[in-house]
Amino acid sequence: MSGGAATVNGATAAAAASGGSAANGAAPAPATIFMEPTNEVVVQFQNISCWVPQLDMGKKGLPEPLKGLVAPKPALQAKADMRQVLFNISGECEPGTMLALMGPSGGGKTTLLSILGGRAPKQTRQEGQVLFNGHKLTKRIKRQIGFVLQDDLLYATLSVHETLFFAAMLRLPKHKTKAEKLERVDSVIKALGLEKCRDTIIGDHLRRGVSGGERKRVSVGHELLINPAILLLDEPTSGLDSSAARKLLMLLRELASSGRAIITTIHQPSSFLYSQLDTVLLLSQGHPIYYGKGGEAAAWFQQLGVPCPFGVNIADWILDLASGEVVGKQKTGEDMRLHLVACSEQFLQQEPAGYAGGAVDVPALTAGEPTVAVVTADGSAMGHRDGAHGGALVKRKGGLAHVDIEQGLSNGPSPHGSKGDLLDRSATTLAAERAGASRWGASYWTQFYTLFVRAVRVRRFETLSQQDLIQFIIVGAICGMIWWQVGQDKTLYGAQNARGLLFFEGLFLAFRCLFQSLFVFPQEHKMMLKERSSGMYRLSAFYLARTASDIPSDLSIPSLFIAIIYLMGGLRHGGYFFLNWLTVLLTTLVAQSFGLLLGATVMNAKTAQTIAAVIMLTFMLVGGFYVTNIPVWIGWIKWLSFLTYTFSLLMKIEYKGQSFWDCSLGDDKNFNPSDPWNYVASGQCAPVDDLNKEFHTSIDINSVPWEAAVLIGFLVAGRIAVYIALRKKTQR
Ligand SMILES: Nc1ncnc2c1ncn2[C@@H]1O[C@H](COP(=O)(O)OP(=O)(O)OP(=O)(O)O)[C@@H](O)[C@H]1O
Repeated sequence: MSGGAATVNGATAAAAASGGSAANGAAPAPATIFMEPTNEVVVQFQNISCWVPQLDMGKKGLPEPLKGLVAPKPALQAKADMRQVLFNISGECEPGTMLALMGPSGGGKTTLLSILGGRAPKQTRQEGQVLFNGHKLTKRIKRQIGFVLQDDLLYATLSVHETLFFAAMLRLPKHKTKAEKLERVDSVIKALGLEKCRDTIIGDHLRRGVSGGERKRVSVGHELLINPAILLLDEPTSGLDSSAARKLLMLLRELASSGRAIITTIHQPSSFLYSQLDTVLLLSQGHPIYYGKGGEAAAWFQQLGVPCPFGVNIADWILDLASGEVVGKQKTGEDMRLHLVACSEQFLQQEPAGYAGGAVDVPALTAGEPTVAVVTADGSAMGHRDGAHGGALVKRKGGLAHVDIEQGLSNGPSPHGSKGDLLDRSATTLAAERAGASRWGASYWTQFYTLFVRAVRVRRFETLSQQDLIQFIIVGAICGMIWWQVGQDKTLYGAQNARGLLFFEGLFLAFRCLFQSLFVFPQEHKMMLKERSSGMYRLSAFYLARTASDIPSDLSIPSLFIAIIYLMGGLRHGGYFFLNWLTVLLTTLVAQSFGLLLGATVMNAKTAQTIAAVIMLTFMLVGGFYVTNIPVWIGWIKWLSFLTYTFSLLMKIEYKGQSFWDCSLGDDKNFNPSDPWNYVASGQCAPVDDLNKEFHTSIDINSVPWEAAVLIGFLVAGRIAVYIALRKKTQR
């Protein structure tokens, strides 16, 4: 089936996409990617049913005032308790054709599309099978599927070229050189007519970028880079004006004509858009009510007694029928809708091979007066059969192209060969691919490097770093003034004061880092899911690149803060500064691991913040500065607090081997550390024998600094835990 695109060649489609006009006589740009050979894949789906979770408010036993506070969450439910949203849907899409999933909002189009693309959400349950040239979906086949989501998930701060370039670097095979990948990006930009906005950022509500139509074309281009055999699109025309929608459909039409199987959901197509569709699967509340050529829908519904009124767009009419908005003389719209569902279900029951079967007696409506459909309690309906008109329509001549998956092609020949041929040919291709192709496009190093550069570029407009810098300088200066040269005061009083500075130094940076890192993965979650579903990169490469890209700012600004308070606070001179610096930076990395872990575990920044506040306040209290005698039964918590080890280590660095004087009996303000014995002799001061005792702490300041090993252990374990959490959250 070549579809309605016969009049549109690659050049005109490119011109249409670019807004140019072959019709105007301008020389169209050569759109090579449209003509590219691709694997030809027959997509078949049979008896697809799907159940989604009901919302379990999970708050039955709560006191009344608390009920509103508990967010509803999908419960883990048995299938019987779930809501069925798709009912035995079958169909197929051959290479070179475009199948449109139509239906009113909530009809199940997106759900069906995501099942076809192997991207159904984890919490849903499905039955039935989806086959690609007779094979079940594998990761390698999945890499040949381009999936364009309804919401274009693109980085707002990257330009069109950068977006496609990074995708090309990750998705194209490693044997291709960078120059070849760049060439590919350029040809996609050209073919999609994106030259004008090549260097414009994608944009978002804060920063203006490309137009909606251009944005959608970038999303399509993102998938075209890999020359997909199958292209799935969810509402590609939503939010576009009629001209942009028309250009996009022409583009898809052309992509199909070079052998791709294109399946798209579409909400309310104009009559022109509708005419571009080869096959239409119309869903009504998860039930198929029409499956066949777009052009034959009018005849089908006419036979069922609901002809499309003169002058009404057939697409609007069938949507009204599917929504239950067409009312009969004595029947409600819902009765009418149920009748159409019943006709379709009964028909498929009699002829499981679909509408391509022979004469089938369809329960029909008499003209102008719908027959009542008998609806059973579970929503399935059996049409009342008067048989007056039924047989005629369904003596198909191959128009309604449902085919039997087991028996091969039964309808008109495809320009790309018979379906039997395709199944054989493509089975061989896919087998060869299985043997030869790598699961990943780029090598590990390329993945890491590309993701690293991308992560840096994505945040290039962030002013946060500047604000951070100012904040750290101001807080550092305030601390410096409050604790001015406290480290040089060798009295017990000075040592006590410096302890406060040491604790605050670790605490402030740990708090900052932890709270900042909570947002990293929740913000990236959707993008990760999308990109991982396309097999763009290894999770570990993403994880390492994303965290590594933060390191320069995570370490440089805190280093400045440490330097300010160290110098102003007059802490111990010499190489001790570096030990202090290393300890605090290690602490910030540990805190960051905690933050990343929390964020990755709950994938909700708000919830993560609440949990983090409780954890950090607890860690702070038991960290060794505020409370030294914690009741035994709760004392173990201090060993979980990384601040305990940081504080202990900082104290060792600052105090180990230093002499201090207890001048509490005399005038310690005038104590001169360079001549302490003078004060001792005058009875105003006494040497401190055991600083540990004075601090009332269990920390032995003179012992080896084993805490460093614990902090490193926390860091390593934390990073591994983050990876595991991420893996769990991005699994499908
Ligand atoms: N993960 C889910 N959890 C709960 N309900 C779901 C889930 N996924 C889909 N549903 C429900 O399934 C039904 C079909 O949803 P779907 O998104 O497939 O409809 P649609 O036809 O694509 O609608 P629209 O045109 O508005 O995008 C809806 O009632 C929706 O609420």
